[in-house]
Amino acid sequence: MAATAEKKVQVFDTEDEVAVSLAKYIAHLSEKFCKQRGAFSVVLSGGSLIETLRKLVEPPYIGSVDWSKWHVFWLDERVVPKTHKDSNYKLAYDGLLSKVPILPGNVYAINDALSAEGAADDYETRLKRLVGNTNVLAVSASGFPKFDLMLLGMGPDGHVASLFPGHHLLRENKRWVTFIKDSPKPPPVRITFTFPVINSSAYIALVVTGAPQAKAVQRALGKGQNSDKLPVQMVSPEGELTWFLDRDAASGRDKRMFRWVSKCCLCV
Ligand SMILES: O=C1O[C@H](COP(=O)(O)O)[C@@H](O)[C@H](O)[C@H]1O
Repeated sequence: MAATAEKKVQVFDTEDEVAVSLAKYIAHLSEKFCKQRGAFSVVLSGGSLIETLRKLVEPPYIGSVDWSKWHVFWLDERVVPKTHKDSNYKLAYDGLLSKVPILPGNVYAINDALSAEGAADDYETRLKRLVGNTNVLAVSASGFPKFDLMLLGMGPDGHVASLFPGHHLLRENKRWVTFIKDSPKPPPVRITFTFPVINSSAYIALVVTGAPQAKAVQRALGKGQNSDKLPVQMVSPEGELTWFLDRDAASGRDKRMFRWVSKCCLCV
């Protein structure tokens, strides 16, 4: 694993190997924070990430992770009922939450009975109640919530959460949670963390697999200077950022930058 001041990049031959390594990484951080603070705050994305979490619900992790100490949040959510096929909560429930003994009171889904504005305000208010006066959420020096781990996916256009290229929400620097009604990716109405919250995280895993993402990965990790940054290029946490890529997602990269070591390709 190669590390620079701001990020580590791991490239694996297949998505399955990404899933194996990601589960080990998450289990390690869970043990670290549960020992340190008696709680582990994890923020989920939707999309393809949930499928890549599948190894967490298999041995050894299904039995070794202290799920009772997990507190689960969402980076973004579509403003639809929690039972709707487009719901990130439903995706996580079906793929993870229904398979592990996380306490229902420690799962912080949005209030799906509210409007986009109301749901964003409600989520932000609930987060503010958890910061400082509990061991669930720390607070960063800038006053934003400091989650232990955020698990980010990335779309082919370089969007993360529901923060899309060229959108004015990329510049939101006061609110913790905001809303969008014109998402270029359906469904149009969503709520999302803002970049000050994303970048206050102690750890961020950026999990990107598949060839459609290769151009955005190349732009994000390449040496080129672009005036208009993609949202994924704005992910720059105070803590540690680790990219988990498969070969297809990294396929746009300069081959000389890779040296295959066993099954894990490292940037050198
Ligand atoms: O719409 C969304 O897209 C992103 C990326 O999804 P992916 O399937 O391309 O990985 C996802 O991270 C976000 O949570 C979701 O709302």
